[in-house]
Amino acid sequence: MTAVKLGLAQINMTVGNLPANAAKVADAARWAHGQGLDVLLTPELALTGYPAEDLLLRPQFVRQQEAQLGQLCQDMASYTDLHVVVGHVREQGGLLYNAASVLVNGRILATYFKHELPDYGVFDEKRYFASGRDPLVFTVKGVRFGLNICEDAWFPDSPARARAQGAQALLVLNASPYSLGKQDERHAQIAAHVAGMTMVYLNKVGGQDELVFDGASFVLDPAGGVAMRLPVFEEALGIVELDTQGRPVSLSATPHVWPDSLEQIWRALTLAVHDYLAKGGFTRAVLGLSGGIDSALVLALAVDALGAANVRAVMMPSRYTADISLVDAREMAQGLSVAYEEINIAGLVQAYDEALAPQFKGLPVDSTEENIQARIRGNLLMALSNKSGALVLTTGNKSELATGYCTLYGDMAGGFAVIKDVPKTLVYRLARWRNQRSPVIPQRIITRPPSAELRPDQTDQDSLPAYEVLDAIIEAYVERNESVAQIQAAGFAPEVIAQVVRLVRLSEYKRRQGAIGPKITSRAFGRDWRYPVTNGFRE
Ligand SMILES: Nc1ncnc2c1ncn2[C@@H]1O[C@H](COP(=O)(O)OP(=O)(O)OC[C@H]2O[C@@H]([n+]3cccc(C(=O)O)c3)[C@H](O)[C@@H]2O)[C@@H](O)[C@H]1O
Ligand SMILES: Nc1ncnc2c1ncn2[C@@H]1O[C@H](COP(=O)(O)OP(=O)(O)OP(=O)(O)O)[C@@H](O)[C@H]1O
Ligand SMILES: NC(=O)CC[C@H](N)C(=O)O
Repeated sequence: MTAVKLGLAQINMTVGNLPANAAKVADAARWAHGQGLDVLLTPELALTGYPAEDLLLRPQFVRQQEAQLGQLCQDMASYTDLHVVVGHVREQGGLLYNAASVLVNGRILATYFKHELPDYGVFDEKRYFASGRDPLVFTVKGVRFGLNICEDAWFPDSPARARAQGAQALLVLNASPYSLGKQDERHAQIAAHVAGMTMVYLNKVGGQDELVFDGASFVLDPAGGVAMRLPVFEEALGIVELDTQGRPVSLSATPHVWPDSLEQIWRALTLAVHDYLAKGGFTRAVLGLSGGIDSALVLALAVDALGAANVRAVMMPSRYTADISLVDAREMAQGLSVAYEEINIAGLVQAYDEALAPQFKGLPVDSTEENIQARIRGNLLMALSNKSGALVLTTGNKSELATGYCTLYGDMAGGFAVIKDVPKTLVYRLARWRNQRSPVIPQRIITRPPSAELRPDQTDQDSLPAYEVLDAIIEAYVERNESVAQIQAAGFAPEVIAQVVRLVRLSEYKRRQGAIGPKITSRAFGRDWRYPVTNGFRE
């Protein structure tokens, strides 16, 4: 017999936009009221958005947020007996807490302060928050609900304290960002801690700068079985009905099947691009389309994220551009129906050469001239951006950023680095996966050897190890923090490991100046990788 009807609002908040976030919570509450629900969950820090970073250090931000919470409470007062759990910050005794309150009938029934504050990887919560100490258990229609916030459930203590206070169902509000394999990790980390209680895990969804939240909210029954899972990478509402013991008896959705890993990444990247532009006030994007695989993949992602009408591709041939690059770029742009234009840069390159001829007299041609080409293209794209308001998407992949195989103020110029956490081998796998759904990337772009086309007959492998080898070493060194000896023991040649490790170290300064982009692996360059630029350490 149903005792309590509980709603899950897997919604997409905007960091800092307090009125918009409050309106989203109020909309979900209106839905919950209409459905006759008793309890509604919203994500961790729903009101501020997550992570609000140093906005949290501004007293005015905290004050406005508190006022918004009071207003929200009033706005929902007419939804009689609906308990809305809202994540917000609370200043108390000179300390700031990552909090969640139960709002009902126009007042705050109780407030919980998060116990465990993550301070690793991309998280910085100890910079802002103090830890709460007390459990919170509240009763609705005879069912006892415990409350936890995200990291709390990754440790045994907070769920155990809720259980000790008689909780039959544990409600966990989350802002848990996506990375490959993260859903399994969440389950593995949390399931044992919540055993014996029903657990309702409600996660936020949406892109926020370098992070993308997948939602994927789920319900575990007291035996640890997955009773329900909401869709991934989209907003969703769900209902679970609990019996008098807090056990799930009826669900609005059967467990949602995970998309495979390539589809997950595709959806993560498109959501990240969409939200970065939409939340920043942009509708259109522009990129340099070279006839190579990286810009082809970024174009396909941009079209899926923004729609063909909002994407502009610019081919900028030089004397080193192969005919097939032009043919393939045209074919791809035409197939996708995006605006496409060609700007020949040969004259601009020549003008640079002539201007610098006195200074460069007697010196050999080297990467200087290669970089000038990349910088001319970057300059032209930024001009198009300035004039049209379209954001420049950069096309560098993780393998290139790891090794510095990219030009500062050249192909690195732009606003959002869509595939900066996608290693080159994964670039190919994603391209093939996307073409299986519908062919958008001409086959030759996938099969031809990668080249920067900055000098005659150049290929990437003139300067870099084979991408299979490079990516495996980068994954071991960057994602798993393995030592050179460990990587060698896995069978890689010492001189190749040394070359890669050296390039990673030497290119730190470039990554610091590069555009941000979405994290999809267990460790991305960005918030997650804080290496010194000036660095004397040698292994
Ligand atoms: N520690 C440090 N801190 C701050 N700045 C530092 C620095 N070390 C050098 N620099 C500066 O950086 C400059 C060197 O960097 P930068 O000008 O970018 O140029 P650089 O790294 O020398 O050359 C770019 C490389 O990327 C390759 N590339 C370019 C474009 C596209 C692709 C592709 O396939 O996608 C590949 C190209 O073939 C070349 O091998 C130095 O001249 C110096 O001004
Ligand atoms: N001829 C070109 N026309 C337009 N953009 C270009 C051109 N060449 C390079 N670019 C831009 O600079 C980026 C770096 O490209 P480059 O060809 O040097 O190496 P890449 O990493 O192999 O990229 P891609 O696989 O897209 O060619 C490209 O992805 C593209 O955005
Ligand atoms: N917001 C949080 O507390 C996130 C930390 C948590 N371990 C996660 O990634 O899911």
